[in-house]
Amino acid sequence: MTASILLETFGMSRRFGGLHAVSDLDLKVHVGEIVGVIGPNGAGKSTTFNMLAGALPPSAGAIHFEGRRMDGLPSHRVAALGIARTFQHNRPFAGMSLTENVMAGMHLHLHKPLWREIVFSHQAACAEREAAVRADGLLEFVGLGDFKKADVSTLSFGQGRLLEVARCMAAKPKLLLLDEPAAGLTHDECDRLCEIIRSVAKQGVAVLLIEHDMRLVMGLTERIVVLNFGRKIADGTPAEIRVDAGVAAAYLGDNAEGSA
Ligand SMILES: Nc1ncnc2c1ncn2[C@@H]1O[C@H](COP(=O)(O)OP(=O)(O)OP(=O)(O)O)[C@@H](O)[C@H]1O
Repeated sequence: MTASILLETFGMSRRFGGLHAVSDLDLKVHVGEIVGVIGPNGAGKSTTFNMLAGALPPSAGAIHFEGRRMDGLPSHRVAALGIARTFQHNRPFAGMSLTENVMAGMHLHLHKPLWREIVFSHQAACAEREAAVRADGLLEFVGLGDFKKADVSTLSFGQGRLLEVARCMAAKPKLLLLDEPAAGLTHDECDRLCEIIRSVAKQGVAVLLIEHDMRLVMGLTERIVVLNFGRKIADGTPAEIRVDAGVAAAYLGDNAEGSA
């Protein structure tokens, strides 16, 4: 791997009372890399994401982004650094069109002090028009170009997932955190999502995804990190993870073929 390190954690840990949800996690994500995070239920995947997104401070350890320490920053500051996330459940802004939903994801880049908005209202109007054009471009990119002016409530669940990705991309992230992006998608929607993720990575955006669908994880990612009881038990290529005895043992009792 020649790409430079974008995100790195050092001994990142999170306790909830006496429970060690994540212990001593060293994680690396390189620029433009697609990395999967898998593990049985309760392994610490969501807690890991919450720490990386600034939603939860680590109890111990450090998180570096582009070589600078960022643990302890609130989520809006983490987002401003270039980390965007989707959630397990779609969270569209109701009563708004798809274009407006994607524009809402640009607020980090559009935000200016109020006095500037008033004094430079012409500039603000131009910026808003440009934002709408870019939002529509992102909707085309995820295959929702035909629904730009539709109300979000008319979307299917799968289309809503794609809208979430477009909204994240609106913030021009360097790292995209996707929490179970394929959950609830049809086979075709899943394939479309994989294409979009690959093309996001080709633009230099790193993607870290939690996913229970093994077919998707094995086919899409370049590297997989496996957690069990809050600890990293494996870190390797899909081919390496597939034959790792420790990983197979962790999944014993689960249906390792179909779901994690
Ligand atoms: N806010 C919290 N308070 C107390 N315990 C928590 C909290 N959040 C998570 N946990 C516990 O931490 C452990 C790790 O949970 P986490 O949700 O990170 O696992 P996960 O791998 O994402 O699981 P799943 O695949 O089921 O979503 C679990 O034992 C969980 O019950």
